[in-house]
Amino acid sequence: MAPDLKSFYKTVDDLAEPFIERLRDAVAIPSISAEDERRADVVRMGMWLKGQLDSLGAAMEARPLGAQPGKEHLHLPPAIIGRYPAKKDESKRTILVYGHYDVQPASLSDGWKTEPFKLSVDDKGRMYGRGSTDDKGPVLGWLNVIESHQKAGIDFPVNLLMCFEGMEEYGSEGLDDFIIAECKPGKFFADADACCISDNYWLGTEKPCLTYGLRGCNYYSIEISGPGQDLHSGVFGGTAQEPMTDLVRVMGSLVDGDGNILIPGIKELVAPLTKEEQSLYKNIAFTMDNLYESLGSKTGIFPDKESTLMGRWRYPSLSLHGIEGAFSAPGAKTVIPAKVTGKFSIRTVPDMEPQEVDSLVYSHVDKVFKSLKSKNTMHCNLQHSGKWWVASPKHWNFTAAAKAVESVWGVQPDLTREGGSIPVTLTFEQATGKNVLLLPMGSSTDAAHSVNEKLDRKNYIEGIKLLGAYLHYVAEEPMKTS
Ligand SMILES: C[C@H](N)C(=O)N[C@@H](Cc1c[nH]cn1)C(=O)O
Ligand SMILES: [Zn+2]
Ligand SMILES: [Zn+2]
Repeated sequence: MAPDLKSFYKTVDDLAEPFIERLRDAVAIPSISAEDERRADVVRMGMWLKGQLDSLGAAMEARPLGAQPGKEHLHLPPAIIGRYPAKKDESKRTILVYGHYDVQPASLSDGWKTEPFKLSVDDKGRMYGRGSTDDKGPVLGWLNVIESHQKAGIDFPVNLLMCFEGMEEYGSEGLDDFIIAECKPGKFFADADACCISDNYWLGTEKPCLTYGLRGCNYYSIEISGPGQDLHSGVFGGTAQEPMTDLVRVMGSLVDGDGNILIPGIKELVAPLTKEEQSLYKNIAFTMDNLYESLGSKTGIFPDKESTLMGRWRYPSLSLHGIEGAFSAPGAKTVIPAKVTGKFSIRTVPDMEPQEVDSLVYSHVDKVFKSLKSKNTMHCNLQHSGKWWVASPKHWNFTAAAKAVESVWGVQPDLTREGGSIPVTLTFEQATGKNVLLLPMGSSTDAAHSVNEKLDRKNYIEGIKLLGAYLHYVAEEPMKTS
């Protein structure tokens, strides 16, 4: 192993406690992008991140992204962008890294065992807290890499460009146009040679992976209203048409219990499975027990690994997320809600065009609602949309990352796709014209978006080494390859 890497790894181990404290400080800021009343916290989180990077000597900027579309009274949180070292070294490669500093909603009443915005480390080194794995741990990974180089007195191997956003969990509103503008000649991201995103997870708990594909996400709402206000079900039940009754019937028409999407035409948009692709699934280190461990149950749809991986990566899915306005508290309130809004999303895959999916959704929902012959009113809207992405892993960016995995974890990584979505991945690829790599830090049991989200101490500390080693191997890859 190169002496620089050896001393970098040792310094990361020596700084493990301060790095965990840095994560504790980040988790303590409830930067929930989906809750309007938390917008000030999202901005505070962005500015905290900028402050940390300022004090590490990076050249940072907080760029405003304007008003939030559809909620013009709210400002989008800033894009925190920067460069390290502050002055570009023309002899080195330039790597653009992206992450997000917003998180999903969380509250103790959802069933968390510990306070979601207080990092709680148990005796097995599991660090619980909202955003620990998605995506505050990986974002702080880059800061910790910088600090470890400084403390170890090692030359930083590349020019690092950074782009951290605060609306990823809400569809990355406002960021696409910003990235496209900043990738133009002479602008901030113009000189990137490749991109790296650490914002997804291993397939299991033991084997690291490099990821070259993501599903897209079209997120919809169906609003049904009728009565002028909520009603007493004893007085009005049986005499008023109820919005909730209509909504559950419309939502029930979207998908069946085995995950089959019931909207006509959706299946036909999916690229057929080729023999070559089919053969890839066999060799992936994944077992049904991995699935059951991360599900916390044995309620998977498929009996085998191949169908399960295909169901996650290469076929679309439709999930029902919730109903705004419905009675959901404990107890037995006898109310008829006057207006309810159902939320669902479709994870999209090659070759599904988001607009084609929209048309099929709208015409299906309209048809089903009309068939109810209800006097209520229905509106179906797209909340946000991000396209799927599949790239080639045959690139020096992936080769460098594979060497880093071998150096840190002592194994060759699996090449995987991911069922989740990171809407700006495709934007980075198209706007820079360069390769994008997904280099995950956390594992399959981290419960991102769920209750008791965590990041294992080992994944965090070794993950910092992984991100740093990746930059070192990037610097070693021959310059002549694209
Ligand atoms: C994979 C990434 N860490 C993530 O969680 N992405 C979100 C992004 C999102 C939110 N709405 C639509 N996309 C996800 O996959 O849900
Ligand atoms: Zn994320
Ligand atoms: Zn997320």
